[in-house]
Amino acid sequence: MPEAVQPTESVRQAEIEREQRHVDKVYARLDAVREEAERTHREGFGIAHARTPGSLVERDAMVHHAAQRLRALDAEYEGLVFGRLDLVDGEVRHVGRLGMRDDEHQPLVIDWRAPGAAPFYQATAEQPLGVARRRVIRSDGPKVLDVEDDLLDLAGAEAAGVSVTAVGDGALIASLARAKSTRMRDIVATIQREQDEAIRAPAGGVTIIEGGPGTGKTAVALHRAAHLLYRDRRRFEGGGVLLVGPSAVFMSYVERVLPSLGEETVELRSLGAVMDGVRSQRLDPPALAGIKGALRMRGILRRAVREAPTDAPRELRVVFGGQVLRVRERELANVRRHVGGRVQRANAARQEVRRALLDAAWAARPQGVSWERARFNEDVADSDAFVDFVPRWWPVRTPLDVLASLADPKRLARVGGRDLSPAEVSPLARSWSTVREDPSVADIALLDELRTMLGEPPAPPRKKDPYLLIDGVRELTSAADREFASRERYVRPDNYDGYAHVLLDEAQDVSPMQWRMLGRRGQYASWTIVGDAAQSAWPDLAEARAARDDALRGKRVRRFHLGTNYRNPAEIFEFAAPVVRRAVPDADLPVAVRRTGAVPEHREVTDLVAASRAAVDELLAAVDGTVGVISTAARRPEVAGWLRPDGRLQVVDGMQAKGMEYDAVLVVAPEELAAESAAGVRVLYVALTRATHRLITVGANDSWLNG
Ligand SMILES: Nc1ncnc2c1ncn2[C@@H]1O[C@H](COP(=O)(O)OP(=O)(O)OP(=O)(O)O)[C@@H](O)[C@H]1O
Repeated sequence: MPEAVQPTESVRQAEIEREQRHVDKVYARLDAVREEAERTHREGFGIAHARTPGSLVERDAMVHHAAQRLRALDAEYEGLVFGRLDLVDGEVRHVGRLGMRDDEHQPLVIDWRAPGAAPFYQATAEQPLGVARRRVIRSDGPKVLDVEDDLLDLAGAEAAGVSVTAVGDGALIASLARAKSTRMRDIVATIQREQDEAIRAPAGGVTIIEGGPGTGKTAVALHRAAHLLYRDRRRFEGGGVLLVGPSAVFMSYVERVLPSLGEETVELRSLGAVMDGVRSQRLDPPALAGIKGALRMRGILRRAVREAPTDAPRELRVVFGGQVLRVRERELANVRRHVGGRVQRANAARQEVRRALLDAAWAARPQGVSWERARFNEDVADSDAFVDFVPRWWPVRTPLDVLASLADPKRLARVGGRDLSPAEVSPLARSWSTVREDPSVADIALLDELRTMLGEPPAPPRKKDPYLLIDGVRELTSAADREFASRERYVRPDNYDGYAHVLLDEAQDVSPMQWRMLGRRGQYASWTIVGDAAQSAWPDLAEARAARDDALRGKRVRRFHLGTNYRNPAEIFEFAAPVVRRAVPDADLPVAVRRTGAVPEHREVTDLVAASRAAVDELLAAVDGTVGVISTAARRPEVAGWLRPDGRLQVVDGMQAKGMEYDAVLVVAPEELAAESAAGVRVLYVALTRATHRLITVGANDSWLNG
C-alpha cells in the first residue's frame, strides 16, 4: 500500500466532523422519507372508508408496501453510512446499507450492493480501480465515532486533491480487534475482495464457496442472499429464496447483522425444519445418524411403504349371487405386491387397488357359475363389506405412520433385508418407537422421502379467513391484522418446490438423504453452497458428494475459495490446525490474520469437574463476551450440571457448536470428542476453532494433540 502520512489528532477530528456533516444530511433525509412512508401507511387505512372491493385491495397493497418500507428503513438505521470512496477523478461516493438521494435526486449514499459500490470492496493498492482513498466510517446510530482510511493510489489522490493523510491503521484489523460482544459482528463495512467476488457472483447455476474455519463463509452466504434480492428482487422474491443452515447461527446474524433479509423475503430453515408439518432440533448419536442419512435408506423405505399396515385385515370376504367369496392372506399379499409395483404414490392408488381386489374376488368365484363380470364389479364394489375393507386394507398413510411402523424390529429386519446388518436393526427400531412425538433431525429427511413415495394425503380444511365480515364487507380488527392479512399473499404452499434460489450453509454435514430432500425443493433453482470438508461430521464423504451432484442435476458449477481466517487469532489456529491435518492431510487450512499473544493451553487433569469450573471462571474473567463450553453429546448434560450456563456461558456439544462463535472456549475432554465417531477428529477441529480470543482444553490426556 502507498506510504501515507500519519495524521495528528486534530486531523482525525476534522475528518470525523466532515463525515458527521454528511451523515447528518443522510439522517435528515431518512427522517423525511420515513415520514412519507408513515403518511402512506395512514392513508392506506383511510381508503377503507370507501368500502368497495377495489379499494380494499388497493388499501392492502398500500399498507403492505408502506409497512415494508418502514421496516426496511428502521432495520437499517444503525450505521446507515459506513463507507466513502474518493475516486481519482474527484468523485466522492458514500456507501451505506441503503441507497438514498436528496430532494434534487443527487445520490447521498449508494447501496452497498449497487455496482457503483463494488470498488469499495474490490479495489486494492495493486488494482485501485480508480479509487484514491477508501474510508470506513464507524458510527453509533447517527453519531460518527471514527474513520479508518486505506490510501490505494497516492499519485491519483494527489492529482484529485484528496488529502494524503490517511487516518487509522486499516479498517479490517481495527474491526477484528474490537470484536467483543455477544453478537455476531457486522462485516458489511469490511468485506474483503475474495469474499466480495463470491457475494457478487452471477446468480445462475451453482456457486460453491469453500474455505476453512472462520473465513466468513456464513457471513458471505447471507450477504450473497441480500445481494441477489437487491439485484433481482422480483425474481427472487417471487420464486423465493430458501436459506438452510444451523438456525441459531443464522438467526443471530440475520437479526443483528442483516435485518434487511426479513423473514418475508427469505425463508430461513434448519435441516430439521425443511419439511412442513414436522420439525426437530434433536440430533441422533453419530452412528445412528450415519445409518439414517445413507442412501440405502431409500430401498428400506420403499419396501416399508409396500408392506401391509400393522392392523390391515387378513381376508376379504364378499357375497355375490348367494355365494361367499374369500380372498385369503396369500392372494392379498400378491395383490399388494402387484399394485405396489405399478403405482408411484401409494396414497393415490385407491382406484388401482379396488380394481385389483375385484380381480382377486372374481378369481375366487366357484367353478361353473356364469356371472356377468360388469354386474359383479358394480355390485361387489358397492357392497358394505368391500367399501369397508378397502380403506382398512390400503389406508391413506402419513410418512409418520410408515416410519413408526418400523419400530417393530421384526418388520424392520424384513424390509431392511440386506441393507441393514442385524446389529443395526435394534437401535434403529428403538429410535423410531418415539418418532411420532420426537423425531430426530435425520428422521425429517426420511419423512420427506416417504412423503414423495406416499403422495400428499387429502388436503386439510382451508385456513380460516383472517378477515371478519362487518356489514357485509370483509374487514379486519386491528392494524396488526391488516398487515398480517396483506402479508398472506406471500405464503407458499406446503413443501413448495419452486424456489428461485437455494442457499446452503455448513453443506459438509448434509447427508445423502438430506441432499435428496433439498434437491426436491431446488429443482428449478440456482444454488449457493457453502462448506468446508475438513469440518464434516459425515463419515462417507464420497456418497454425500455423489448425492449432492444428483441433487444439482448437472447445473453449471462456479467455485470460490476463501483463504483468510478472521475469527481465530493465529495462536488458536496454530493449535487447532495440526489436529485436523493428521486426520485430513489435505485439509483446507486458512491463514489467521490476527495475533493476540494469548496462547491456548491444554491442561491434563484427573478431576475434570474442578478443572472445568476453574477454567470457566478464568475465561469469564478474561473476556467481556460469551464463553462456550464444548464436550461430546453424551457428556453435555453432565457438564451443564457442573457449571451454571446463562446468557454469557453456553454449554454445547460438538455438533451444536457448528458455525458458532464465542469470545472464549473451553473444550472439555477433547480426547472423547476425537473418539466419539468416525469423524470425531473433524468435530474436535470444529470445537477448537470457535474462539475469537481465548481457548483452554481440559482432559485426561493429550493423545488427540500429539496423534
Ligand atoms: N471481512 C470481514 N470483516 C470483519 N469480520 C469478518 C469478515 N469476514 C468474516 N468476519 C468475521 O469472522 C467470523 C467468522 O465468520 P463466519 O462465521 O462467517 O465464518 P465461517 O467460514 O462460516 O466459519 P466456520 O466454517 O468456522 O463456521 C465472524 O465473526 C465474522 O463476522
